[in-house]
Amino acid sequence: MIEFDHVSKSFWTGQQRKVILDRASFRVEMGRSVGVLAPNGTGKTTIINMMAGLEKPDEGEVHRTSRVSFPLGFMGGVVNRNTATENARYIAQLYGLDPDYGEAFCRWLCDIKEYFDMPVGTYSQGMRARFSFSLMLALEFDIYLIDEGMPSTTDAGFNKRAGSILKDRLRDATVVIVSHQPKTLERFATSAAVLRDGKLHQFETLDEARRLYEYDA
Ligand SMILES: Nc1ncnc2c1ncn2[C@@H]1O[C@H](COP(=O)(O)OP(=O)(O)OP(=O)(O)O)[C@@H](O)[C@H]1O
Repeated sequence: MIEFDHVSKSFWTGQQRKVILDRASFRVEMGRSVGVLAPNGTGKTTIINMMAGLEKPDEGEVHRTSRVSFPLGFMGGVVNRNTATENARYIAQLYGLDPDYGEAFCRWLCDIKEYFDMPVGTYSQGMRARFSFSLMLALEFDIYLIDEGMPSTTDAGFNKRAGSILKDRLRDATVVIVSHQPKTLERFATSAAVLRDGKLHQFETLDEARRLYEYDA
């Protein structure tokens, strides 16, 4: 479970205070995947980063009682001058996973051929996206955090493989996915929330959330 207990978060831009959350309380229950709808630039990444523990609230508390992933696409733990092989093995070890398995899984899933043994700094954006998604799926989490849907890869084969592994994983795990588009949430979310005026309004269904979101828009 992830629980936001009266969480406030804002940024000072030098001219104004940009409020993301204002004493917001919100809960992600195990087995109930949530889609969060919010327009661009209003705080989707900040909220996902707070769920992951990468950013701290100004006030209030974020409680985690499950294994929560890093956000999909997060490359913070990846060293650019090292190869995907070295990165995959190192990160697998950090998470207590067999490095042979971690390497083999990522090599198979991202399918970037000889580039897997070249420094990550030489990768295209799509290759980086595929590698970071593979890393996330190699590790076992209770809750997976996804910012704006699937990675922006043009590789249809990868999207299909990764999408079906994630779907399979969700039989036991939960996903939190944030997007500005209701369509992006359809595949994975069973409930939804809308970020509005610094609060996260929770709904039983995506349709209910969509009504509030589209009314605002
Ligand atoms: N460290 C920071 N300092 C100042 N402002 C910040 C900081 N981090 C984020 N912001 C601002 O807070 C707002 C929300 O940022 P965030 O990246 O969470 O939004 P988002 O909804 O994910 O955006 P996008 O849809 O464009 O990816 C933006 O206006 C952003 O410029």
